[in-house]
Amino acid sequence: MATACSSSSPSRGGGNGLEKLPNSSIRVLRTVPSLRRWRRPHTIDQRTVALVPTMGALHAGHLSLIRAAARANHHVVVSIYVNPAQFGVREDLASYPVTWEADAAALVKLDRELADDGENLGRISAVFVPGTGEMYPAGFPGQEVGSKGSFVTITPVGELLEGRTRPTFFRGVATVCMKLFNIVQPEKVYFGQKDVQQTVVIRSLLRDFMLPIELVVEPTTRAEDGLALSSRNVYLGARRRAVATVLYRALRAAEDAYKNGAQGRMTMLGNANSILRHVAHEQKALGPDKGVRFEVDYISLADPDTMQEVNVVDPAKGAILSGAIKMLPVEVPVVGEDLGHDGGPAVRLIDNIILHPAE
Ligand SMILES: Nc1ncnc2c1ncn2[C@@H]1O[C@H](COP(=O)(O)OP(=O)(O)OP(=O)(O)O)[C@@H](O)[C@H]1O
Ligand SMILES: CC(C)(CO)[C@@H](O)C(=O)[O-]
Ligand code: BAL
Repeated sequence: MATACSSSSPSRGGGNGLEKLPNSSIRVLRTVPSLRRWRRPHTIDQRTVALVPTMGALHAGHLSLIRAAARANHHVVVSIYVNPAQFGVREDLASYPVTWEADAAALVKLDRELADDGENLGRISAVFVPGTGEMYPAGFPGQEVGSKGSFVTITPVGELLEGRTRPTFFRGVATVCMKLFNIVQPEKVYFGQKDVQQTVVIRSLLRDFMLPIELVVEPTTRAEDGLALSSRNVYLGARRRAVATVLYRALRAAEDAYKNGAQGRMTMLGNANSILRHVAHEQKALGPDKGVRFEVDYISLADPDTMQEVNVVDPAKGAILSGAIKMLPVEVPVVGEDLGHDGGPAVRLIDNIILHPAE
């Protein structure tokens, strides 16, 4: 698992498709033609191919998606591409953690485990690491809301919640995923529950553009204290990391209300908001050299198919509790304090819990 950040990136090989990760049979494919050449025989042999799209900085959450993909498919392709189109102009594209060496080592280690475990249908066959010239052959269209180019937009779901704060985010995600799906032509794609709205966007994309691909959503992998693993957690530093579970605790309080029979938004979200308020108050009382500040972006109770807000949970459908908070930079660092990757900028954390339909 990647823990450190470095600015290293996959070295540019010849792109002939013959390169492999050291001491493994995992091919490193950097171009669309090399991926297509690798893919062709598997169609003829009727071997299934799964795709796990990532932006690298791999952690145990990513590895759980790859494990699930290897269990049920002959070949797993992992893509690693930090897609600029899904970052807003003021977002963290420049500092996004890039940990190619650690990612490569994690893939090789996992592939060995998969080989030793007789329960798997397949293994990691290839890692696709395209550059932006490869992914945007007409030239990168830009990160601005008004950028012109060939985009896939999925609305209204892509405009809600995450999309409200990050107006180009789901356009970037849907566009790059459409490209990846067309390049790899997987039978199945694996995504994490952690980015729940992203899974709703991808489900719509597959349905609305008639792509013959099955979406598999794997549960959120969490640290022992409940924090959802996320590549961006490296920005937190120790002080903010200790408080970062507040979002999950708030969502759990709302879930507890549901489990105890509540179905209304006011009760559930009221419980979540009172945890957030209480922790914010506690942190403020600690003072600027010990406390942590965060802003609540949203706490939502939404329909699982559309992500539209609901007032009452339909017991036949269930609902999604989700939220986003922005952990603000440490106000007064103490001497020698570990502030996190890139000096500990503001970090947006998201999380969610599924409220399953009543049985
Ligand atoms: N904790 C997790 N558990 C399960 N899946 C996860 C987890 N974190 C990320 N994923 C999934 O891995 C895939 C690739 O995600 P990505 O590379 O953006 O990692 P990330 O940790 O979500 O990064 P970021 O911090 O930028 O949001 C997505 O489908 C995402 O939902
Ligand atoms: C799906 C994805 C790889 C597209 O860039 C990204 O949004 C992510 O990592 O969740
Ligand atoms: N995991 C979603 C990628 C992003 O936030 O940009």
